[in-house]
Amino acid sequence: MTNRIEQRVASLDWVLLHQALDEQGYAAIPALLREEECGELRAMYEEESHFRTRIDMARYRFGSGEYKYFQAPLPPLVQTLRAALYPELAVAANRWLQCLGQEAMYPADLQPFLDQCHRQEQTRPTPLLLKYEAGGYNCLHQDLYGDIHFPFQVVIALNRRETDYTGGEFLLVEQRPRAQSRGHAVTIEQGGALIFPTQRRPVEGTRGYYQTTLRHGVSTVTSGTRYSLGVIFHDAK
Ligand SMILES: O=C(O)CCC(=O)C(=O)O
Ligand SMILES: [Fe+2]
Repeated sequence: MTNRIEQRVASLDWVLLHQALDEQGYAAIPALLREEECGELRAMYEEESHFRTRIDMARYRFGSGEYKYFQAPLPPLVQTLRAALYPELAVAANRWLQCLGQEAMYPADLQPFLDQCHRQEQTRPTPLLLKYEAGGYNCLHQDLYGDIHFPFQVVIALNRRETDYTGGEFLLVEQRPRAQSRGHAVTIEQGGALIFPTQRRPVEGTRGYYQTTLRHGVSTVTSGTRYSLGVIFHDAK
């Protein structure tokens, strides 16, 4: 089953996805996970043995809801997704560096990148499951856990919008230099994924590229329970 995830990722229209990333900073992948895989991940939420840390978001004023970071070794489904999505995103990450006149620095595969994280004492896995009940939300934030951060991350919706929950749109706010911020509200269907920038992105201006700063969050869940999987590629200190 996990092998088929690799095939699914490989057979995506990456030309189109790269174009969306370059033009708008984010890209949607509809139906990446099957219904039963989403169910499997939701069920994991209740099994404490999968996780290293549980965060009550209200306690830190991060929002309202909770999330749990997986512990190593990651469940095969999560590990496979993280490793399968990384290589194309590393191509985009290196291209973005080159837009800014910087050298490509992201290794072609996930493991050498994680080795770099581990040498900088970023050794704790960062993929996480999030759960929001009615009234839950996630304040705008960035997920940086040390000096090394991969420029993209991916979120996957694990249950059905409008059926299992209402509200709870994914939010992306882009702060442009010396200008007002622009917000994007993105709805993700169950099993769908969204690739978005962790911290910044290059935008082509009239005199070359400039960078915008991005933060993401989730709007209030107005009813039901919303589950999601966050795939962050850099490990944490
Ligand atoms: O629940 C979501 O859609 C957003 C989760 C999030 O903040 C993340 O994946 O980093
Ligand atoms: Fe996040």
